Amino acid sequence: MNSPAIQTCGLNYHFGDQKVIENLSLEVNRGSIYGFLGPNGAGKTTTIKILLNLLKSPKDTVFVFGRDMNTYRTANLKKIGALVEQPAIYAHMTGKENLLNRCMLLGLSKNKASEILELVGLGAAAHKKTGQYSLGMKQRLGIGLALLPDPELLLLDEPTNGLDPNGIIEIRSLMIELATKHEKTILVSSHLLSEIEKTATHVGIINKGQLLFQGTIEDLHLLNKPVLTIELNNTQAAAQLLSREGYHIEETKADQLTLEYSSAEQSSQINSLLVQNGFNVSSLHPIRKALEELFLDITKTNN
Ligand SMILES: Nc1ncnc2c1ncn2[C@@H]1O[C@H](COP(=O)(O)OP(=O)(O)OP(=O)(O)O)[C@@H](O)[C@H]1O
Repeated sequence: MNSPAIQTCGLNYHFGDQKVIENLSLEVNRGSIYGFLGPNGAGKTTTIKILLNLLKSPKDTVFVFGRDMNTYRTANLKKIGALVEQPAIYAHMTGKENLLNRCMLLGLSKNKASEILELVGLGAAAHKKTGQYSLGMKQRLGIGLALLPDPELLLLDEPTNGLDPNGIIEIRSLMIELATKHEKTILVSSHLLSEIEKTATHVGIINKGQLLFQGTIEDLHLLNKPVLTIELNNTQAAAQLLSREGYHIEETKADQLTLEYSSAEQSSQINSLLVQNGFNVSSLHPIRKALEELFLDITKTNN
């Protein structure tokens, strides 16, 4: 049986009168790093809390490795490690003591603490009090705590929030190592595509609780079609002419037009058409939007 690590089927969730999750159907394949993206308040944390059964969902709407969360709650939760909001770390203890303490609570061998410290890159800081850890070190220790019982699935809610570029890179490489060498499936939320674009194999984009895109990073790149910007005079009249000729105008400014673009040949046809009709074309530039801009465009579609 190769059911997805996570599947939600038309999931809805309300806080009082406010509908925060609407008909959400996520599919997170085993072994993937799934970037769960959306602006602030989109519903990411709520979804993660539902996946952890911290918030209740109706029967047969949330499945973990093919098993319904309501029927198999305990078995499902054993397979999940999570870092949601601040990691629960004792500041007066060292990193190793924090892990040993958790090992004791979970009835795990003490050796596991040293193994995890190495895995999350905290071997050298094992005996330092965590009150003196940087934010990035605390996040890595939080991930380490989540990894102790060796879960198959990791849910990380904005683990790079507030980290400096180095801290972000460290979390990124840790996620890649966990997925590739340790066969973990990871769902990681973020409000910035750029933070997980290099790490994620798949992306789900939500806004206002609705899933607006789900697919591989390659699928997302395919959506990112280039556009042609043309600097010229009398843009309104030029836009009308090009529309009549079947071109799709995206934006008309006082001195610049932006339109869909498919080939260099097409750009010279457009240039000839404009020049033949008396427009003064000063430049034509094909440009591809940054992926982050595409993400913003997608989230605008249900605003
Ligand atoms: N306990 C709660 N009671 C009432 N409303 C809530 C509660 N928790 C979240 N919400 C609302 O639900 C919506 C989704 O919030 P959620 O925290 O899931 O978003 P998010 O995508 O994780 O955003 P952020 O990146 O800001 O954490 C928001 O409108 C939020 O105000």
